[in-house]
Amino acid sequence: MTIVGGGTADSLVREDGVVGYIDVGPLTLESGYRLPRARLAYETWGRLNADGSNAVLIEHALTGDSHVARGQSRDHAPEVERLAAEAGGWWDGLVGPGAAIDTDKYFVVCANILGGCYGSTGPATQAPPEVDPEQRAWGSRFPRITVRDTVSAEAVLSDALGIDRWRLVIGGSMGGARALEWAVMYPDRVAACGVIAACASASAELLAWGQAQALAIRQDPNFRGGDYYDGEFPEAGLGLARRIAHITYRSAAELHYRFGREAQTNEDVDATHTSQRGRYRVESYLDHQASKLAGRFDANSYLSVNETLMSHDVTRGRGALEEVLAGTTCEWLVAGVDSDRLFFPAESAELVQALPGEQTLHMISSPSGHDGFLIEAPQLGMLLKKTVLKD
Ligand SMILES: CC(=O)SCCNC(=O)CCNC(=O)[C@H](O)C(C)(C)COP(=O)(O)OP(=O)(O)OC[C@H]1O[C@@H](n2cnc3c(N)ncnc32)[C@H](O)[C@@H]1OP(=O)(O)O
Ligand SMILES: N[C@@H](CCO)C(=O)O
Repeated sequence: MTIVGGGTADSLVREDGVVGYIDVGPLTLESGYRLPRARLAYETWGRLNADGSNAVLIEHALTGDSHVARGQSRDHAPEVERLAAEAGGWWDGLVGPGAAIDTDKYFVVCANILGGCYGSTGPATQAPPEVDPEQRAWGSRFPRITVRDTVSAEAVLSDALGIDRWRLVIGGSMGGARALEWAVMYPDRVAACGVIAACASASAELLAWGQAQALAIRQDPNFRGGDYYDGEFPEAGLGLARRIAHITYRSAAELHYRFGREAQTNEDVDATHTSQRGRYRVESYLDHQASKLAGRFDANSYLSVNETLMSHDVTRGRGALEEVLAGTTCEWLVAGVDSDRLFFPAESAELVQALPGEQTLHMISSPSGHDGFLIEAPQLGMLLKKTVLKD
Protein backbone atom coordinates (compact mmCIF):
# COMPACT_ATOMS: atom_id res chain seq x y z
CA MET A 1 0.00 0.00 0.00
CA THR A 2 1.27 3.46 -0.70
CA ILE A 3 0.29 6.65 1.03
CA VAL A 4 -0.73 9.58 -1.07
CA GLY A 5 1.19 12.44 0.50
CA GLY A 6 0.63 16.15 0.17
CA GLY A 7 -1.01 18.95 2.02
CA THR A 8 -4.68 18.77 1.18
CA ALA A 9 -7.39 16.99 3.08
CA ASP A 10 -8.35 14.85 0.10
CA SER A 11 -4.81 13.65 -0.40
CA LEU A 12 -4.84 12.18 3.10
CA VAL A 13 -7.44 9.70 2.08
CA ARG A 14 -5.54 6.58 1.07
CA GLU A 15 -7.68 4.34 -1.04
CA ASP A 16 -5.30 2.15 -3.01
CA GLY A 17 -6.55 -1.15 -1.70
CA VAL A 18 -10.21 -0.29 -1.62
CA VAL A 19 -12.35 -2.18 -4.12
CA GLY A 20 -15.76 -0.84 -3.31
CA TYR A 21 -17.72 1.95 -1.73
CA ILE A 22 -21.16 1.89 -0.32
CA ASP A 23 -23.17 5.01 0.22
CA VAL A 24 -24.72 4.45 3.59
CA GLY A 25 -26.88 7.52 3.01
CA PRO A 26 -27.82 9.71 5.91
CA LEU A 27 -26.88 7.91 9.11
CA THR A 28 -28.54 8.90 12.36
CA LEU A 29 -25.84 8.53 14.96
CA GLU A 30 -26.29 7.37 18.53
CA SER A 31 -25.94 11.02 19.55
CA GLY A 32 -28.98 11.91 17.44
CA TYR A 33 -26.86 13.81 14.91
CA ARG A 34 -27.77 12.99 11.32
CA LEU A 35 -24.59 12.38 9.36
CA PRO A 36 -25.46 13.14 5.76
CA ARG A 37 -23.94 11.03 3.00
CA ALA A 38 -21.89 8.57 5.01
CA ARG A 39 -19.74 6.30 2.85
CA LEU A 40 -17.87 3.10 3.65
CA ALA A 41 -14.85 1.89 1.70
CA TYR A 42 -14.29 -1.85 1.84
CA GLU A 43 -12.37 -4.80 0.44
CA THR A 44 -13.47 -8.38 -0.21
CA TRP A 45 -11.81 -11.76 -0.77
CA GLY A 46 -13.34 -14.98 -2.06
CA ARG A 47 -16.87 -15.45 -3.41
CA LEU A 48 -20.23 -15.30 -1.73
CA ASN A 49 -21.93 -18.69 -2.15
CA ALA A 50 -25.41 -19.17 -3.54
CA ASP A 51 -27.21 -19.19 -0.18
CA GLY A 52 -25.04 -16.42 1.25
CA SER A 53 -23.92 -18.57 4.17
CA ASN A 54 -20.13 -18.22 3.86
CA ALA A 55 -19.60 -14.53 4.61
CA VAL A 56 -17.05 -13.46 7.23
CA LEU A 57 -16.81 -9.88 8.44
CA ILE A 58 -13.43 -8.82 9.82
CA GLU A 59 -13.19 -5.71 11.94
CA HIS A 60 -9.89 -3.85 12.00
CA ALA A 61 -8.32 -2.19 15.05
CA LEU A 62 -7.82 1.47 15.89
CA THR A 63 -5.53 2.65 13.09
CA GLY A 64 -5.93 -0.45 10.97
CA ASP A 65 -7.53 -0.64 7.58
CA SER A 66 -9.48 -2.89 5.26
CA HIS A 67 -6.39 -4.58 3.85
CA VAL A 68 -6.59 -7.71 5.95
CA ALA A 69 -4.82 -9.97 3.48
CA ARG A 70 -3.02 -9.99 0.16
CA GLY A 71 -5.02 -9.94 -3.04
CA GLN A 72 -8.67 -9.27 -3.59
CA SER A 73 -11.65 -10.75 -5.33
CA ARG A 74 -13.27 -7.94 -7.22
CA ASP A 75 -12.36 -6.39 -10.53
CA HIS A 76 -10.68 -3.09 -10.16
CA ALA A 77 -8.19 -0.89 -11.93
CA PRO A 78 -5.11 -3.03 -12.75
CA GLU A 79 -2.81 -0.75 -10.75
CA VAL A 80 -4.99 -1.07 -7.66
CA GLU A 81 -5.13 -4.84 -8.08
CA ARG A 82 -1.36 -4.99 -8.40
CA LEU A 83 -0.81 -2.91 -5.25
CA ALA A 84 -3.35 -4.93 -3.29
CA ALA A 85 -1.83 -8.22 -4.41
CA GLU A 86 1.67 -7.11 -3.45
CA ALA A 87 0.89 -5.41 -0.18
CA GLY A 88 0.82 -7.73 2.78
CA GLY A 89 -2.30 -7.61 4.90
CA TRP A 90 -2.36 -7.18 8.66
CA TRP A 91 -3.82 -10.65 9.24
CA ASP A 92 -2.07 -12.42 6.34
CA GLY A 93 -1.31 -15.46 8.46
CA LEU A 94 -4.96 -15.85 9.36
CA VAL A 95 -6.80 -14.88 6.18
CA GLY A 96 -6.05 -16.20 2.69
CA PRO A 97 -6.23 -19.34 0.56
CA GLY A 98 -5.87 -22.36 2.87
CA ALA A 99 -5.61 -20.20 6.02
CA ALA A 100 -7.96 -20.56 9.01
CA ILE A 101 -10.22 -17.93 7.45
CA ASP A 102 -9.89 -19.65 4.09
CA THR A 103 -10.67 -17.31 1.23
CA ASP A 104 -11.21 -20.33 -1.04
CA LYS A 105 -14.11 -21.19 1.22
CA TYR A 106 -15.31 -17.97 2.80
CA PHE A 107 -16.32 -14.61 1.38
CA VAL A 108 -14.36 -12.16 3.51
CA VAL A 109 -15.29 -8.52 3.90
CA CYS A 110 -13.49 -5.74 5.76
CA ALA A 111 -14.61 -2.11 5.80
CA ASN A 112 -12.65 0.95 6.81
CA ILE A 113 -14.09 2.56 9.88
CA LEU A 114 -16.17 5.73 9.83
CA GLY A 115 -14.03 8.58 11.09
CA GLY A 116 -10.82 7.05 9.74
CA CYS A 117 -8.83 8.26 6.75
CA TYR A 118 -8.81 5.23 4.47
CA GLY A 119 -11.73 6.00 2.19
CA SER A 120 -14.73 5.89 4.53
CA THR A 121 -16.26 9.18 5.59
CA GLY A 122 -14.06 10.95 8.11
CA PRO A 123 -12.89 14.38 9.22
CA ALA A 124 -10.64 14.84 6.18
CA THR A 125 -13.53 14.11 3.80
CA GLN A 126 -15.16 17.04 2.05
CA ALA A 127 -18.22 18.11 4.01
CA PRO A 128 -21.46 18.03 2.02
CA PRO A 129 -22.97 21.37 0.88
CA GLU A 130 -25.65 21.30 3.59
CA VAL A 131 -22.84 21.39 6.17
CA ASP A 132 -20.43 23.63 4.28
CA PRO A 133 -21.45 25.40 1.06
CA GLU A 134 -17.75 25.61 0.20
CA GLN A 135 -17.38 21.87 0.80
CA ARG A 136 -14.16 22.13 2.77
CA ALA A 137 -13.05 19.19 4.89
CA TRP A 138 -15.24 18.38 7.88
CA GLY A 139 -12.31 19.05 10.25
CA SER A 140 -13.51 20.15 13.69
CA ARG A 141 -17.15 19.77 12.62
CA PHE A 142 -16.95 16.02 12.20
CA PRO A 143 -19.36 14.42 14.68
CA ARG A 144 -18.47 11.93 17.40
CA ILE A 145 -18.83 8.35 16.17
CA THR A 146 -19.55 5.51 18.58
CA VAL A 147 -18.86 1.81 18.13
CA ARG A 148 -22.59 1.30 17.59
CA ASP A 149 -22.61 3.91 14.81
CA THR A 150 -19.89 2.02 12.96
CA VAL A 151 -21.87 -1.21 13.25
CA SER A 152 -25.06 0.48 12.01
CA ALA A 153 -23.17 1.64 8.94
CA GLU A 154 -21.79 -1.86 8.37
CA ALA A 155 -25.31 -3.29 8.52
CA VAL A 156 -26.14 -1.13 5.49
CA LEU A 157 -23.03 -2.52 3.78
CA SER A 158 -24.18 -6.06 4.59
CA ASP A 159 -27.58 -5.37 3.03
CA ALA A 160 -25.93 -3.97 -0.08
CA LEU A 161 -23.72 -7.06 -0.41
CA GLY A 162 -26.73 -9.35 0.02
CA ILE A 163 -25.52 -10.81 3.31
CA ASP A 164 -28.39 -11.52 5.70
CA ARG A 165 -26.31 -13.38 8.23
CA TRP A 166 -22.56 -13.48 8.81
CA ARG A 167 -20.97 -16.88 9.29
CA LEU A 168 -18.49 -15.08 11.54
CA VAL A 169 -17.85 -11.52 12.68
CA ILE A 170 -14.41 -11.20 14.22
CA GLY A 171 -12.00 -8.49 15.27
CA GLY A 172 -9.23 -7.63 17.68
CA SER A 173 -9.01 -4.64 20.01
CA MET A 174 -11.52 -2.04 18.78
CA GLY A 175 -12.35 -4.56 16.07
CA GLY A 176 -13.39 -6.91 18.85
CA ALA A 177 -15.60 -4.19 20.30
CA ARG A 178 -17.35 -3.87 16.94
CA ALA A 179 -17.75 -7.65 16.63
CA LEU A 180 -19.35 -7.76 20.08
CA GLU A 181 -21.73 -4.93 19.21
CA TRP A 182 -22.71 -6.81 16.04
CA ALA A 183 -23.73 -9.84 18.12
CA VAL A 184 -25.80 -7.63 20.44
CA MET A 185 -27.35 -5.28 17.89
CA TYR A 186 -28.09 -7.89 15.22
CA PRO A 187 -28.31 -11.28 16.94
CA ASP A 188 -30.13 -12.83 13.98
CA ARG A 189 -27.39 -11.77 11.60
CA VAL A 190 -24.37 -13.25 13.41
CA ALA A 191 -23.77 -17.01 13.50
CA ALA A 192 -20.42 -16.76 15.29
CA CYS A 193 -18.54 -13.93 16.96
CA GLY A 194 -14.82 -13.56 17.68
CA VAL A 195 -13.85 -11.02 20.33
CA ILE A 196 -10.07 -10.95 20.48
CA ALA A 197 -8.06 -8.85 22.95
CA ALA A 198 -11.17 -6.83 23.68
CA CYS A 199 -13.76 -6.49 26.41
CA ALA A 200 -17.33 -5.49 27.18
CA SER A 201 -16.59 -1.82 27.84
CA ALA A 202 -13.64 0.53 27.74
CA SER A 203 -12.08 0.53 31.21
CA ALA A 204 -11.18 3.63 33.22
CA GLU A 205 -7.55 2.82 32.38
CA LEU A 206 -8.31 2.84 28.67
CA LEU A 207 -10.21 6.12 29.00
CA ALA A 208 -7.22 7.58 30.80
CA TRP A 209 -4.80 6.56 28.03
CA GLY A 210 -7.28 7.89 25.51
CA GLN A 211 -7.42 11.30 27.15
CA ALA A 212 -3.64 11.61 27.24
CA GLN A 213 -3.44 10.79 23.53
CA ALA A 214 -6.18 13.25 22.58
CA LEU A 215 -4.52 16.03 24.57
CA ALA A 216 -1.18 15.34 22.91
CA ILE A 217 -2.79 16.10 19.54
CA ARG A 218 -4.93 19.01 20.69
CA GLN A 219 -1.97 20.78 22.26
CA ASP A 220 0.07 20.77 19.07
CA PRO A 221 0.05 24.42 17.87
CA ASN A 222 -0.56 23.17 14.33
CA PHE A 223 -3.80 21.50 15.40
CA ARG A 224 -5.70 24.78 15.33
CA GLY A 225 -8.86 23.32 16.79
CA GLY A 226 -8.92 20.65 14.10
CA ASP A 227 -9.11 22.92 11.05
CA TYR A 228 -5.51 22.58 9.92
CA TYR A 229 -5.91 21.17 6.44
CA ASP A 230 -4.79 24.38 4.73
CA GLY A 231 -1.56 24.52 6.74
CA GLU A 232 0.97 22.45 8.64
CA PHE A 233 -0.33 19.20 10.04
CA PRO A 234 -0.08 18.46 13.79
CA GLU A 235 2.40 15.68 13.25
CA ALA A 236 4.27 16.25 16.52
CA GLY A 237 1.07 15.84 18.53
CA LEU A 238 0.02 12.80 16.54
CA GLY A 239 3.46 11.28 17.03
CA LEU A 240 3.27 11.86 20.78
CA ALA A 241 -0.17 10.25 20.88
CA ARG A 242 1.24 7.23 19.07
CA ARG A 243 4.17 6.95 21.45
CA ILE A 244 1.80 6.90 24.43
CA ALA A 245 -0.43 4.35 22.72
CA HIS A 246 2.38 2.16 21.48
CA ILE A 247 3.78 1.67 24.97
CA THR A 248 0.39 0.28 25.95
CA TYR A 249 0.41 -2.02 22.89
CA ARG A 250 3.59 -3.82 24.01
CA SER A 251 4.62 -5.48 27.26
CA ALA A 252 7.14 -4.15 29.77
CA ALA A 253 9.02 -7.46 29.63
CA GLU A 254 9.29 -7.28 25.86
CA LEU A 255 10.59 -3.71 25.92
CA HIS A 256 13.11 -4.70 28.55
CA TYR A 257 14.25 -7.78 26.62
CA ARG A 258 14.47 -6.03 23.25
CA PHE A 259 15.90 -2.67 24.27
CA GLY A 260 16.95 -2.70 27.92
CA ARG A 261 19.03 0.38 28.69
CA GLU A 262 20.97 0.17 25.44
CA ALA A 263 21.84 3.32 23.55
CA GLN A 264 20.72 3.58 19.94
CA THR A 265 23.61 2.79 17.60
CA ASN A 266 26.02 5.72 17.27
CA GLU A 267 24.20 7.74 19.91
CA ASP A 268 25.64 8.74 23.28
CA VAL A 269 23.15 8.54 26.13
CA ASP A 270 25.77 9.61 28.68
CA ALA A 271 26.51 13.01 27.16
CA THR A 272 26.99 15.66 29.83
CA HIS A 273 24.16 17.91 28.69
CA THR A 274 21.08 15.81 29.12
CA SER A 275 19.05 17.93 26.74
CA GLN A 276 21.51 17.05 24.02
CA ARG A 277 22.09 13.42 24.86
CA GLY A 278 21.60 10.64 22.36
CA ARG A 279 18.59 8.34 22.52
CA TYR A 280 18.08 5.06 24.27
CA ARG A 281 17.12 2.36 21.80
CA VAL A 282 13.61 2.25 23.16
CA GLU A 283 13.27 5.99 22.49
CA SER A 284 14.47 5.50 18.94
CA TYR A 285 11.94 2.65 18.53
CA LEU A 286 9.10 4.87 19.72
CA ASP A 287 10.28 7.73 17.49
CA HIS A 288 10.06 5.32 14.58
CA GLN A 289 6.56 4.16 15.49
CA ALA A 290 5.50 7.81 15.87
CA SER A 291 6.81 8.96 12.51
CA LYS A 292 5.37 5.89 10.79
CA LEU A 293 1.90 6.69 12.05
CA ALA A 294 2.24 10.41 11.37
CA GLY A 295 3.09 9.46 7.78
CA ARG A 296 -0.01 7.38 7.27
CA PHE A 297 -2.77 8.75 9.46
CA ASP A 298 -4.72 11.96 9.90
CA ALA A 299 -4.69 13.56 13.37
CA ASN A 300 -8.42 14.34 13.28
CA SER A 301 -9.10 10.74 12.32
CA TYR A 302 -6.94 9.61 15.22
CA LEU A 303 -9.06 11.73 17.55
CA SER A 304 -12.21 10.31 16.00
CA VAL A 305 -11.26 6.63 16.28
CA ASN A 306 -9.85 7.25 19.76
CA GLU A 307 -13.24 8.68 20.79
CA THR A 308 -14.97 5.71 19.19
CA LEU A 309 -12.87 3.31 21.24
CA MET A 310 -13.54 5.34 24.39
CA SER A 311 -17.28 5.14 23.66
CA HIS A 312 -17.23 1.35 23.82
CA ASP A 313 -19.71 0.08 26.39
CA VAL A 314 -21.98 -2.71 25.31
CA THR A 315 -24.25 -2.07 28.31
CA ARG A 316 -24.89 1.65 27.72
CA GLY A 317 -28.63 2.25 27.98
CA ARG A 318 -29.33 -1.49 27.87
CA GLY A 319 -29.01 -2.86 31.40
CA ALA A 320 -26.65 -5.23 33.17
CA LEU A 321 -24.05 -7.07 31.09
CA GLU A 322 -25.61 -10.53 31.55
CA GLU A 323 -29.03 -9.19 30.51
CA VAL A 324 -27.58 -7.50 27.45
CA LEU A 325 -25.72 -10.62 26.35
CA ALA A 326 -28.68 -12.90 27.06
CA GLY A 327 -30.19 -11.72 23.80
CA THR A 328 -27.28 -13.03 21.73
CA THR A 329 -27.59 -16.33 19.93
CA CYS A 330 -24.20 -16.89 18.28
CA GLU A 331 -21.26 -19.17 18.96
CA TRP A 332 -18.35 -17.42 20.64
CA LEU A 333 -14.61 -17.24 20.47
CA VAL A 334 -13.33 -14.94 23.18
CA ALA A 335 -9.55 -14.77 23.43
CA GLY A 336 -7.20 -12.54 25.38
CA VAL A 337 -3.45 -12.09 25.08
CA ASP A 338 -1.70 -13.22 28.25
CA SER A 339 0.69 -10.23 28.34
CA ASP A 340 -1.88 -7.59 27.32
CA ARG A 341 -1.78 -4.54 29.58
CA LEU A 342 -4.35 -2.50 27.65
CA PHE A 343 -7.21 -4.97 27.47
CA PHE A 344 -6.31 -7.13 30.43
CA PRO A 345 -7.07 -10.88 30.24
CA ALA A 346 -9.30 -10.41 33.30
CA GLU A 347 -11.55 -8.21 31.19
CA SER A 348 -11.91 -10.98 28.59
CA ALA A 349 -12.70 -13.35 31.47
CA GLU A 350 -15.42 -10.99 32.71
CA LEU A 351 -16.99 -11.04 29.26
CA VAL A 352 -16.87 -14.84 29.06
CA GLN A 353 -18.53 -15.15 32.45
CA ALA A 354 -21.38 -12.91 31.36
CA LEU A 355 -22.09 -14.73 28.08
CA PRO A 356 -25.05 -17.09 27.90
CA GLY A 357 -24.29 -20.82 28.16
CA GLU A 358 -20.99 -22.51 28.93
CA GLN A 359 -18.19 -20.51 27.36
CA THR A 360 -14.42 -20.82 27.44
CA LEU A 361 -11.83 -18.10 27.78
CA HIS A 362 -8.99 -18.74 25.33
CA MET A 363 -5.58 -17.25 25.81
CA ILE A 364 -3.05 -16.30 23.16
CA SER A 365 0.44 -16.69 24.51
CA SER A 366 2.67 -13.81 23.49
CA PRO A 367 5.50 -11.74 24.94
CA SER A 368 4.33 -8.78 22.85
CA GLY A 369 1.39 -7.48 24.87
CA HIS A 370 -1.77 -6.20 23.21
CA ASP A 371 -0.24 -6.31 19.71
CA GLY A 372 -0.09 -10.08 20.21
CA PHE A 373 -3.49 -10.24 18.52
CA LEU A 374 -1.79 -9.03 15.33
CA ILE A 375 1.52 -10.84 15.75
CA GLU A 376 0.33 -14.29 16.89
CA ALA A 377 -1.99 -14.91 13.94
CA PRO A 378 -1.08 -18.64 13.69
CA GLN A 379 -2.24 -19.22 17.29
CA LEU A 380 -5.46 -17.41 16.59
CA GLY A 381 -5.92 -19.52 13.46
CA MET A 382 -5.64 -22.71 15.52
CA LEU A 383 -8.18 -21.37 18.01
CA LEU A 384 -10.61 -20.56 15.21
CA LYS A 385 -10.29 -24.05 13.73
CA LYS A 386 -10.86 -25.59 17.16
CA THR A 387 -13.92 -23.49 17.90
CA VAL A 388 -16.16 -21.42 15.65
CA LEU A 389 -14.68 -22.53 12.30
CA LYS A 390 -14.23 -26.24 13.02
CA ASP A 391 -16.51 -27.41 10.20
C1 LIG B 1 -5.20 -4.00 12.94
C2 LIG B 1 -4.17 -3.01 12.57
O1 LIG B 1 -3.82 -2.17 13.29
S1 LIG B 1 -3.61 -3.19 11.05
C3 LIG B 1 -2.70 -1.84 10.55
C4 LIG B 1 -1.33 -2.09 10.78
N1 LIG B 1 -1.09 -1.72 12.11
C5 LIG B 1 -0.02 -1.08 12.36
O2 LIG B 1 0.82 -0.82 11.52
C6 LIG B 1 0.09 -0.72 13.75
C7 LIG B 1 1.44 -0.31 14.07
N2 LIG B 1 2.35 -1.42 14.00
C8 LIG B 1 2.43 -2.26 14.93
O3 LIG B 1 1.77 -2.14 15.92
C9 LIG B 1 3.44 -3.35 14.71
O4 LIG B 1 4.27 -2.96 13.67
C10 LIG B 1 2.82 -4.70 14.37
C11 LIG B 1 1.96 -5.14 15.53
C12 LIG B 1 1.96 -4.67 13.15
C13 LIG B 1 3.99 -5.67 14.14
O5 LIG B 1 4.77 -5.73 15.26
P1 LIG B 1 6.28 -6.22 15.20
O6 LIG B 1 6.51 -7.10 14.03
O7 LIG B 1 6.57 -6.76 16.54
O8 LIG B 1 7.03 -4.90 14.90
P2 LIG B 1 7.77 -3.93 15.95
O9 LIG B 1 6.84 -3.36 16.91
O10 LIG B 1 8.94 -4.65 16.47
O11 LIG B 1 8.28 -2.76 15.02
C14 LIG B 1 9.20 -3.02 14.01
C15 LIG B 1 9.65 -1.69 13.46
O12 LIG B 1 10.38 -1.00 14.47
C16 LIG B 1 11.66 -0.65 13.95
N3 LIG B 1 12.62 -0.64 15.02
C17 LIG B 1 12.98 -1.66 15.83
N4 LIG B 1 13.93 -1.23 16.69
C18 LIG B 1 14.15 0.07 16.44
C19 LIG B 1 15.02 1.06 16.99
N5 LIG B 1 15.84 0.80 18.00
N6 LIG B 1 14.97 2.31 16.47
C20 LIG B 1 14.13 2.59 15.43
N7 LIG B 1 13.29 1.70 14.87
C21 LIG B 1 13.32 0.45 15.37
C22 LIG B 1 11.95 -1.73 12.92
O13 LIG B 1 12.93 -1.31 12.01
C23 LIG B 1 10.58 -1.90 12.29
O14 LIG B 1 10.39 -0.87 11.37
P3 LIG B 1 9.31 -1.02 10.17
O15 LIG B 1 8.00 -1.38 10.81
O16 LIG B 1 9.30 0.32 9.54
O17 LIG B 1 9.82 -2.11 9.29
N1 LIG C 1 -1.44 -1.51 16.54
C1 LIG C 1 -2.86 -1.53 16.53
C2 LIG C 1 -3.25 -1.69 17.94
C3 LIG C 1 -4.48 -1.05 18.40
O1 LIG C 1 -5.28 -2.02 18.92
C4 LIG C 1 -3.42 -0.32 15.83
O2 LIG C 1 -2.72 0.65 15.66
O3 LIG C 1 -4.56 -0.34 15.39
